[in-house]
Amino acid sequence: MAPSLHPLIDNGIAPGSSSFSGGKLHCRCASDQVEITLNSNVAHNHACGCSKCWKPSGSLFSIVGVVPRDAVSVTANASKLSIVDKEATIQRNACKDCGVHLFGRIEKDHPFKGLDFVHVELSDEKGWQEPQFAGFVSSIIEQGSHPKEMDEVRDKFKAVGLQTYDVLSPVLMDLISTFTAQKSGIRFANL
Ligand SMILES: N[C@@H](CCC(=O)N[C@@H](CS)C(=O)NCC(=O)O)C(=O)O
Ligand SMILES: [Zn+2]
Ligand SMILES: [Zn+2]
Repeated sequence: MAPSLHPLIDNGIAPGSSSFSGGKLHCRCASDQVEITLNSNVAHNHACGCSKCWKPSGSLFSIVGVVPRDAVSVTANASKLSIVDKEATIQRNACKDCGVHLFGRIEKDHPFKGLDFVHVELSDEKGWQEPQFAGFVSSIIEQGSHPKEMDEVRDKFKAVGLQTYDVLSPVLMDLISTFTAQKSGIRFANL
């Protein structure tokens, strides 16, 4: 059987709702779940093949999107949260008991500072923005996918309408480079 990319991708993508304005995420503990309340839909939702983003077991990709950090609050069992890697750019707050990542936050100077990274599959609500692209695709090789499987993986994303990139989408790469240029003193008119 072909490996699962992700349950939200494998059988085609269900569109989100433009009027949807947020909901709750829960970890996967049987009781005393960590609860996160999001007062916003996600943006730039995408499949990520990197080794650091949380993914459900059996899936090759994570689905991760961003929300303004002001729209994120921990509304139950905050004491179960722990940062996976304090040195990483994205400080991923995981449940100590079930291992699910509830939100990832950037504290250092970075183009995406102010945005938290979240996994909408941890919500029961419907309407979250659907995945827009697949990033860090080649990174799945670092976790054991065979290089010869990569055409099949990229073809599957294309079949459900998603472009694949080996880092991020052009829009996000441009944002990162614009930030870097501005830090080095370049000024752009009419951004
Ligand atoms: N090939 C590496 C890529 C890791 C990576 O750069 N991940 C991206 C996408 S989530 C990132 O922005 N990481 C920042 C971080 O993890 O803090 C891996 O798979 O571990
Ligand atoms: Zn948990
Ligand atoms: Zn990632």
